[in-house]
Amino acid sequence: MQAMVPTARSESATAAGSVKLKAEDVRVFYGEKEALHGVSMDIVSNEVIAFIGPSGCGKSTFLRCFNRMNDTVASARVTGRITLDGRDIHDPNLDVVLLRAQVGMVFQKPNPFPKSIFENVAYGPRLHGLASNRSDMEQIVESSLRKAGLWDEVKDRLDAPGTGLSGGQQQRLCIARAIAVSPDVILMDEPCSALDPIATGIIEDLITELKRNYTIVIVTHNMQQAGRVADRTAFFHLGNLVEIGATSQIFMNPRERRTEDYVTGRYG
Ligand SMILES: Nc1ncnc2c1ncn2[C@@H]1O[C@H](COP(=O)(O)OP(=O)(O)OP(=O)(O)O)[C@@H](O)[C@H]1O
Repeated sequence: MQAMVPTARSESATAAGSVKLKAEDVRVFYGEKEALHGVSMDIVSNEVIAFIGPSGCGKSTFLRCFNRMNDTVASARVTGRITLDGRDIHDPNLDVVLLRAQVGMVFQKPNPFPKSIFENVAYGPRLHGLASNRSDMEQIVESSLRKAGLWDEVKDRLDAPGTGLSGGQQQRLCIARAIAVSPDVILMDEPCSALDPIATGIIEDLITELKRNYTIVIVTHNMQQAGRVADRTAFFHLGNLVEIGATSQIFMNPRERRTEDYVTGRYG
């Protein structure tokens, strides 16, 4: 059980929840260039938090810190401290494959494997040895697809290729794939930007449903989307975290001039 810690600079209703992720003075460098300038924040269990800000402000760079995806970028270097349930994710004894199961990720463009729908979902549980037999695996696949709101649409064609689904269905398949390894946190990097409004609405409803069981961090360019799905919103500008607070406060009563200019469409 985590300590009850108030969230920095936030007066949101979620401020007293237990801290799931904690970032302290996180900086990211690409080569010599510092892209993220010392960001600190707490992310609370079972909240949906949105990162917004103009292109290039560092939203995705910061998101990728939470499951060490920046390790895969040769020029990137991360400093500062990030903890998940109090544990330093840069601890050399930590297994990064397990970290990425616990902190799953959904990308901008749906990226199912070139395999069947079933195999897309079964891949992670198999890698992590989560199913001891075929029937266990079938249960994991079904329950993950149900949680991702896709089961009814695909239950009769589990052997069909995942890449044959519509874009919105593919994105839900990717969410099912993340869910299948029992994550605590799901990171979403503009998950709807390649989708039409109907598919976007389905994913947004799903995000609201999923927060009962997961902590969700979403990068979005779409301020209406942040307004619809996020309990809290963090506004970034030029590699700085400018302001974080309840989504309604950020949009209706921002404290910082730069936030106000952005949410009122004066730049971005
Ligand atoms: N792999 C990389 N190599 C070098 N610089 C990078 C790399 N990825 C991002 N950057 C730079 O880091 C800064 C932050 O980029 P990032 O993609 O995190 O911003 P963002 O707010 O997510 O932008 P967008 O909304 O356009 O996706 C930008 O100046 C970008 O050019």
